[in-house]
Amino acid sequence: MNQMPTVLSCQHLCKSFPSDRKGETVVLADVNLGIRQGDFVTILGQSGGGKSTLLKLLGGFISSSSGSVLFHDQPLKGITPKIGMVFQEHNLYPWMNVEQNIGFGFKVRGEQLRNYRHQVRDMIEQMGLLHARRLYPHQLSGGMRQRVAIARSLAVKPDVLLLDEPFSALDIQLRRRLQDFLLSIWHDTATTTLLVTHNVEEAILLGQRLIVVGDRPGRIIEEVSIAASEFRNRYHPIFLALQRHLEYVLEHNSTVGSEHRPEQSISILQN
Ligand SMILES: Nc1ncnc2c1ncn2[C@@H]1O[C@H](COP(=O)(O)OP(=O)(O)OP(=O)(O)O)[C@@H](O)[C@H]1O
Repeated sequence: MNQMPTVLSCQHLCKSFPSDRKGETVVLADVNLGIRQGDFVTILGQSGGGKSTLLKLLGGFISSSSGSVLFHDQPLKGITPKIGMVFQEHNLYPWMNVEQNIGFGFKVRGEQLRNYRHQVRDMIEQMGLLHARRLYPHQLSGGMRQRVAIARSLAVKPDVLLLDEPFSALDIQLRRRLQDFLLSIWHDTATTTLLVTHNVEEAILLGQRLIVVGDRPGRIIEEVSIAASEFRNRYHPIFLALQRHLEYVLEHNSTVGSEHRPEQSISILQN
């Protein structure tokens, strides 16, 4: 159990958007969540369920209809370089090469080029992009672009890294390589990380805590601790049991009635 301080949290968070007939669509209703320092939390939900909206609220990109977001126990008033965000689409600057895009993260911190040049190089090396450092975004593959986007966010040394389905546009092999890559970065930097995905396997493989957001309206319907090593092996019976359980929860938008609770599998395995 992580006893570190809570870095980012939300209380009774609600978000509505105007709908067609002068009404409102409630996208998120009463979401309560606390992310502790060093956590890797995955948020799993159906497409359109409000995951991106939740991430944008936690990153200060949009404001809530009611409820609060606290960053280091203070109300979050907007975006800050201390919270990095990687979007579904890479969002790199097309007129900057790899080096310049990553360097931009340092620039945001107000550092002089001569101070951060070697740090940019270290980061590029860590990302396995040394050979591509002078290339522009349109000259990179999808996986390389996402690695640059992650590097640019990490360069700022954020307290929290938010990732919105960063690998959803990639094929399965590349997705798996980048999942491993993200885990190794997390092990090396201990950056508090929150990743949203609609992919059950990805949510189990990456997180230490997995939170399921139900839809209509978006709210937390299940939370599972998945720190055990069994959850890093996609062929392990406990992994597969949890996968079935979560598929049930997503499909029924409820945890009630699921016969595949992972705790049952774990106790079966231990007996
Ligand atoms: N700015 C907006 N104005 C109106 N409705 C919005 C806005 N942003 C999001 N929505 C609506 O909120 C709902 C949730 O959207 P959101 O993008 O948060 O879902 P999601 O779970 O991230 O989906 P996906 O996995 O497909 O990206 C959708 O019905 C969407 O149409």
